[in-house]
Amino acid sequence: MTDFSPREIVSELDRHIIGQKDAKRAVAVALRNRWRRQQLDGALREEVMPKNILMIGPTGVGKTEISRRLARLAGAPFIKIEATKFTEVGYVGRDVEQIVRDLVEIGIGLVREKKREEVKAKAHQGAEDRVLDALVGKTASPATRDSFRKKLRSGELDDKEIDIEVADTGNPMGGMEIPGMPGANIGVLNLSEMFGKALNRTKQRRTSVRESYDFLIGEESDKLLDQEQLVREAVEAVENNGIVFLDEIDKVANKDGHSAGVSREGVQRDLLPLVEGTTVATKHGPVKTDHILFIASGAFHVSKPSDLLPELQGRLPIRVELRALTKEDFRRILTETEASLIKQYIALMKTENVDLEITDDAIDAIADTAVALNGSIENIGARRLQTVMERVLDEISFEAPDKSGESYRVDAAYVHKALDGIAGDTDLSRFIL
Ligand SMILES: Nc1ncnc2c1ncn2[C@@H]1O[C@H](COP(=O)(O)OP(=O)(O)OP(=O)(O)O)[C@@H](O)[C@H]1O
Repeated sequence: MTDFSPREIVSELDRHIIGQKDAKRAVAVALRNRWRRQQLDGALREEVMPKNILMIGPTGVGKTEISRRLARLAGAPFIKIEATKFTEVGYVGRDVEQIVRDLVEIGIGLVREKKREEVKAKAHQGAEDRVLDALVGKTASPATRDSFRKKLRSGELDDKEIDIEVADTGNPMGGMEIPGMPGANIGVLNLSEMFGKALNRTKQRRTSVRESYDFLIGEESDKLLDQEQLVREAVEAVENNGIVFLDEIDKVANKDGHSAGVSREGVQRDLLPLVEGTTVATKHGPVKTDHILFIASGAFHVSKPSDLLPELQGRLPIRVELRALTKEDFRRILTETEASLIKQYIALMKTENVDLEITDDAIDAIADTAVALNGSIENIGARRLQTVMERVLDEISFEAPDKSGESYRVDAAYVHKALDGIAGDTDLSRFIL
């Protein structure tokens, strides 16, 4: 949970996302409201429901990115799911609850990561002892152990192969479905974890000293963590801070549309209890969805928000529009965002000891091409920049290892040379760009 003010949240989001001010403001307020709710006491706190958000805008303009960054900022469990997934053949109503079960697993992962960090030093010590056991045996004299410990720490033994006993979490019974409960083998009971831990099964694993540390530190920290406490905290994090991003909500909006599977309205009816607040049974116990923040999103080209079930409309009271991106936005996305594609490519080439310079007019040309392609083929928003950049830098990426110590300058002429043959040919660009 972060205590950033809405203004601070927006400015954090500004580091990664260009424009889309309204959407940033809306999510910033939603996040701040959660903090406000936490400051309230018992009874009133339970009454304050999140104001869920409906993001309306074409594909690839930052809807998911804003939500994901917000979740990261808040350290909140986050899941993205396509509403249309539930119209597919083979899905039954209850399956929407799987969203919450998955979110709990994500929450557990987050909390575990955080707690592992807290016990890292101790876990490292435990891992080192186990590597030493594997190297010199448990019965070696303290002097021998010490001398190996020194070598180990200096990195001399990094490439040595050792056999390590690790917990075996493979499922001894294979993937067994429970009849009448689709998905129950993974969703409700995790047999492999149950058996692996309960029977303390272990297996030998051969690995290098260097690689062994990763999973040994993981295992050692898990030993130091109180699993029950961890799960409790994760469930709490999901209930109070969880964010569910429901994409393509517009595609389940019109009423008469029956696909081969579940009807669209059926999906809305299934989703409704989750959004309104219900209790979902998970293998970690019941989880209340009342305070989970739902961000629904869609282009609404064909249907309109008013085509959604009235109850669902009521549960998505905050509407924000995200606008299509312009050439200037593309330029800024390429240059101003914190981990922009340009910065990424330059850094990647640096690992090959190759200096990459991308001039301003090259960036202009890339942005121009991206806009043109979005207009002529299909508008995929900022995602177009990825395919275009990849194409422009294709040759350099391939050659870089042979050009250590050299430098490349990508200017507008270079961009045109790389793209013009393809971008001018609509059929060809459909496949390549
Ligand atoms: N305004 C923006 N600023 C910076 N990057 C952006 C922006 N819009 C999109 N991007 C980048 O484009 C990619 C796709 O964006 P995103 O996943 O947010 O699309 P979306 O709007 O959620 O579309 P969809 O509904 O299809 O999922 C991401 O890699 C994201 O970083």
